[in-house]
Amino acid sequence: LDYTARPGSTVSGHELANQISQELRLGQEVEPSQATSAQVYKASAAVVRRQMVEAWQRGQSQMVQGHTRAVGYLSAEYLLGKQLPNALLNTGLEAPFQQAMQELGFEPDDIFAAEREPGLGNGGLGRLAACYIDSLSSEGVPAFGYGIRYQYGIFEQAFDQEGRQRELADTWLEEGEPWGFENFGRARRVSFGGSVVAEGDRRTWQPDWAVKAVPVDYMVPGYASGRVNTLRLWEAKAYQEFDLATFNQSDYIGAVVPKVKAETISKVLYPEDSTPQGKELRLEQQYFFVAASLADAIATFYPGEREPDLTTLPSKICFQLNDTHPVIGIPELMRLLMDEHGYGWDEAWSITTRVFNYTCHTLLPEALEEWPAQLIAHLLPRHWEIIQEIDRRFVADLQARQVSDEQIDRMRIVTKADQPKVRMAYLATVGGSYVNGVAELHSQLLKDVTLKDFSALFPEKFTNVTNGVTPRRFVRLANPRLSALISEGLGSDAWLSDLEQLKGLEALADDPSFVDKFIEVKRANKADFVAFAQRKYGFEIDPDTMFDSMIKRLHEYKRQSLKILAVIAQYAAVKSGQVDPRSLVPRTVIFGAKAAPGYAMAKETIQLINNVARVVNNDPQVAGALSVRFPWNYNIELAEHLIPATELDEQISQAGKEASGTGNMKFALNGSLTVGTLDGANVEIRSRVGADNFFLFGMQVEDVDRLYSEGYDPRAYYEADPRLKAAIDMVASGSFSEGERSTYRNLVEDWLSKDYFMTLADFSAYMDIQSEIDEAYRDQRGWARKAIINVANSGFFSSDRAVKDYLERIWHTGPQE
Ligand SMILES: CCc1ccc([C@H](C)CC(=O)N[C@@H]2O[C@H](CO)[C@@H](O)[C@H](O)[C@H]2O)cc1
Repeated sequence: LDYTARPGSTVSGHELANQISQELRLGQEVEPSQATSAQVYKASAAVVRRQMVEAWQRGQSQMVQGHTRAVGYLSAEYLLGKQLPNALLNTGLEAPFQQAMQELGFEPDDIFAAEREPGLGNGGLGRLAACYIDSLSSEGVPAFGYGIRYQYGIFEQAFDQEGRQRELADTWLEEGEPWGFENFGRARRVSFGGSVVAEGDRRTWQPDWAVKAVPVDYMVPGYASGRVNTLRLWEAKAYQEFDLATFNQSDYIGAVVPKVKAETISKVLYPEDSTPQGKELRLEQQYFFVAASLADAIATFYPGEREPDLTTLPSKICFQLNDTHPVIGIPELMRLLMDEHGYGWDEAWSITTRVFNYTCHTLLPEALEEWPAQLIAHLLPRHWEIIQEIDRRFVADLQARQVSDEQIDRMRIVTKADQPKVRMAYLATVGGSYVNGVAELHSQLLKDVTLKDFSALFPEKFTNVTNGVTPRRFVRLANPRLSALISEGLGSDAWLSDLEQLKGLEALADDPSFVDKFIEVKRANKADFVAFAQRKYGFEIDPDTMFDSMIKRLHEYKRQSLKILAVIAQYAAVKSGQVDPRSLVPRTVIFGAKAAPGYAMAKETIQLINNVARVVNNDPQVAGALSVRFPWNYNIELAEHLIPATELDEQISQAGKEASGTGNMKFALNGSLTVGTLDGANVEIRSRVGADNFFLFGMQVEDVDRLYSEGYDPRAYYEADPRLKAAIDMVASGSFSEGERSTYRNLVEDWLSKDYFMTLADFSAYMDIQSEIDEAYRDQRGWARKAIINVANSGFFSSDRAVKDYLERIWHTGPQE
């Protein structure tokens, strides 16, 4: 990688100050001395962007002229986080920017604070996409990220008086944003509806409405690679913006209906991250960005060609389908190849299956999208025809392989039912080259359970690529103190592009002065978080407590309920006098979690956590020993502040439910110890950091399966463990709802009757491991040693490594030659 080509490496602080001043004067007509932080932020972003243009254009032309297969990452979500700090780091402009701000008399943190976080994603899947485009650029790979520029991202979460979640629109664009460039010249027409007519032996789609897809381009600078790729996010616009005739008939609303209708497609992100709502608008969103992206890619690699030879397409680009959300792309490419470029079925199919690959990010059956065939037929009649033909040929192939009718019915892409459904995960598996899970256990369960029939017949398609996270944002930027200590310990900062070099820290785990410095780093990070939490949430957090964090989307399989029941049990033990609060290891339990607006049980859990916090934090009997904090509106910024300060990370999902997790990786890399089950990537984290440096508890997948098959009676566990009984009785009795016994009735009833994710069955083991954790924490140097070993052995969880796995196993390409 050519490090010297860092776009910003030649600009001085003084030069940068001049450019920013110019931008303020000419771009925003304000004198630097009069400028607000928001104005300086915008000017800085514009200047940094300009620094990247040359490398960007070089990368674009190399990609088109070169012979290196590019990667197209198709994702309905990108959880990008704030852009300015990352752009400064990757372009080598951090120090010049600090100097420039000093020269202009501004506090860099005030400028960073002015940026609105682009929340164009829900959780793990969206953040992973953001980490992967950072690593693709950092590894010098020619790539496009394709997605949707939602006008409103993930909702802003607020808590009302009762501690209930309230959702507010995410107005991240209300003052515009400086990073996206509306590239009108590359707008695409995306059609919907209508019908299909036969013209000779050809099928022609005659849609009855269309929208304009306008690409908003974001530069994606690599870290010290000199490569700048494109994140192309599509926004929907009307062809006929304003109907003057209707307006003149004083039907003012009617005049803008076409505009509103069209723009609705990219208006807002669907806030679900597990259960698809199956809404038509969601399918419109999926087809909208995928159709625009495929047309754009063909135009990019065959510029101006009327009859492009698309048999070469697989050598030019391959597309990664980020879960089932972009899978409509498979029939769309078939349509483009056959109907618009005249290829026959077989040739079109051969091209299509060599272009697409599918990553599955879940194990929850309900999260696998199944679109009603009627809906697809209505919105995309030609695609419905093609899907039926794909399925017909697939079934014929299975019959030719002597597969039983019963198994064929299980494998059909289109279900045999009076209301047939299109199983998008099956379409992705049949219509692409590779299928991968996101952690070894997940990929194994995909082969053994979720896609069992397919892996039996097409074993060569199935592989694994364990998730990763970018060390630039989640170590270097989030935790500069630890980064400096690591570079000191390793003698260089090369680890930032080669994270497995962290292994070199293992020896320092027994070096008392290094351990001292490590403890000091964590202590200072905790102090920072205390100040941040006071400033942003008004929380008074005691830094001399163990910071015990659980930050992730609220979902029953992630078992935030297990954590809060353990807190309540601890509290009950003190209230009943069984436990002397002074004997406890002082703890601050910190939650961060948004619930999908329609997910009632998740929202009731949020209300319970907030009210347990209210009661516990105001009870002098446990003051200093136990407190619960639930900062609202958990987002990337909160994660970046809390992860470096955390000492214990909660990864307590029911075994076999969390596909991978990526928060677990971020915490381990920042020197937290993990308490967790053998689920998702926890398995690989534990095997790399060592069993002594990981707090394992709970049932494993096979135990869970056995309990399901034997019949699970949660009440038996309630009866068997008095700690659990006390905790649930406290909830049921109204202790956290001012005596109102009905407030958490749904939760309590579910725990004692269903408890599908077996929170009660794992409760005792969880309580026991928490006592072990308390003991371990009393030995601060021992704890720090374990934490250092976690950091040293977590280099594998870099998204650079994950991207290299995809390059080797699935994309079969590499850095731009
Ligand atoms: C259609 C509704 C919907 C929306 C999003 C999703 C995502 C697949 C949910 C998600 O974010 N999954 C998470 O993906 C991470 C990245 O691979 C994993 O680390 C998490 O374990 C997984 O829950 C499913 C269903």
